[in-house]
Amino acid sequence: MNYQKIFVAGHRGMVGSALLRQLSALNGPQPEVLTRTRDQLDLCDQAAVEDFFATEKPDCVLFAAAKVGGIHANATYPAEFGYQNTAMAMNCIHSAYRHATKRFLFLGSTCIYPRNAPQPIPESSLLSSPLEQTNEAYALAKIMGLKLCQYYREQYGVMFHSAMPTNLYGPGDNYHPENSHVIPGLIRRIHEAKQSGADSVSVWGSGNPRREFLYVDDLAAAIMHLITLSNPPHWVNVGTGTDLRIADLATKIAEVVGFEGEIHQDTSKPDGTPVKRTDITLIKATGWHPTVDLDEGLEKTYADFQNHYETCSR
Ligand SMILES: NC(=O)C1=CN([C@@H]2O[C@H](COP(=O)(O)OP(=O)(O)OC[C@H]3O[C@@H](n4cnc5c(N)ncnc54)[C@H](OP(=O)(O)O)[C@@H]3O)[C@@H](O)[C@H]2O)C=CC1
Ligand SMILES: C[C@H]1O[C@H](OP(=O)(O)OP(=O)(O)OC[C@H]2O[C@@H](n3cnc4c(=O)[nH]c(N)nc43)[C@H](O)[C@@H]2O)[C@@H](O)[C@@H](O)C1=O
Repeated sequence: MNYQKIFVAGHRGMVGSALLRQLSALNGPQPEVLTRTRDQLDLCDQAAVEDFFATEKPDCVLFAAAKVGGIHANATYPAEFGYQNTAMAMNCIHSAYRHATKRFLFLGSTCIYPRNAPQPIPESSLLSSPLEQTNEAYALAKIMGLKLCQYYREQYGVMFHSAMPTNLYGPGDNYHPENSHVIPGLIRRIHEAKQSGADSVSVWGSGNPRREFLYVDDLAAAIMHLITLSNPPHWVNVGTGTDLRIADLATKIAEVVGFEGEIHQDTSKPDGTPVKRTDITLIKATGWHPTVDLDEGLEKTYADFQNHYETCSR
């Protein structure tokens, strides 16, 4: 590892804590790992961020802080998703540039791609047609972040670049009943249905949308790999390249949880993007590939959920 001082922004989140696991398992000289909670350093506060970078001068930033949520949260709070994600990205990228950070890895999301992007989605489809409405604010903030990294790299020669993960899941996820993503949302709802002896459980939407899911430790390994590349792509998809219907995901989760009741679709809830499967040709060509399949990942995730049931919603 060529870095002396790595700032993991968002270290208490699902991705940030997976990055800490990767960093603590490194062989050889250990870099100093800087962390700050939101209470210690609000990344939306430009002056505080500038002061932090001026004082600490991290040579590498892994940017896993964001306002994050599933389809309901994104559609309900677009002002917060747009403002906070834009502010955090702008403040950190600019201060990193000002204080000579050598490497900045920005995390976006595959929701940056158009709603009707070609499948599997190539990186080149960015900005080729309109976005999905349910997460437009978040997607626009993420697009500005990845583009700003590109602009600083092209104009000033700094090594700022981005990764676009598909939908993630794993230990440390947010299991809030409404604001979470589909895997933690369904794990919780189906677990509680089993516990209460309910004979049915609801799944949002028509069940027809297709999604791709990456286990968070695979993403963390991809990030550690990307920051070793001397000429990484400006942005690169990180996923598995395989997807499934939400209705089939719900059946899988019910099997993992051991719920034998009926599963019905609540069509009053939105479907969002009909399909978003990533083309992972580019990242595979650099030498990374996913290692945890969905069945194994769901088993591990459900075990983690059961261990943290009291404290797993934010
Ligand atoms: N989860 C997913 O399915 C996907 C996530 N991503 C991206 O991956 C990254 C990490 O996501 P994930 O780990 O799931 O998110 P989490 O919600 O688990 O974690 C987000 C982290 O960001 C921190 N944070 C939020 N706002 C601020 C702020 N104003 N100042 C300082 N810190 C802040 C939180 O800090 P604190 O703990 O102190 O509150 C938290 O640790 C994000 O960029 C997200 O967009 C991309 C694709 C899919
Ligand atoms: C990662 C990505 O995540 C968000 O986009 P999304 O892919 O639509 O995320 P989602 O996980 O919330 O939903 C996936 C699908 O699943 C269905 N669904 C069924 N039942 C539940 C349920 O119980 N909870 C949720 N959340 N969805 C459910 C839901 O109706 C939808 O059809 C972005 O806003 C943005 O944050 C982003 O980048």
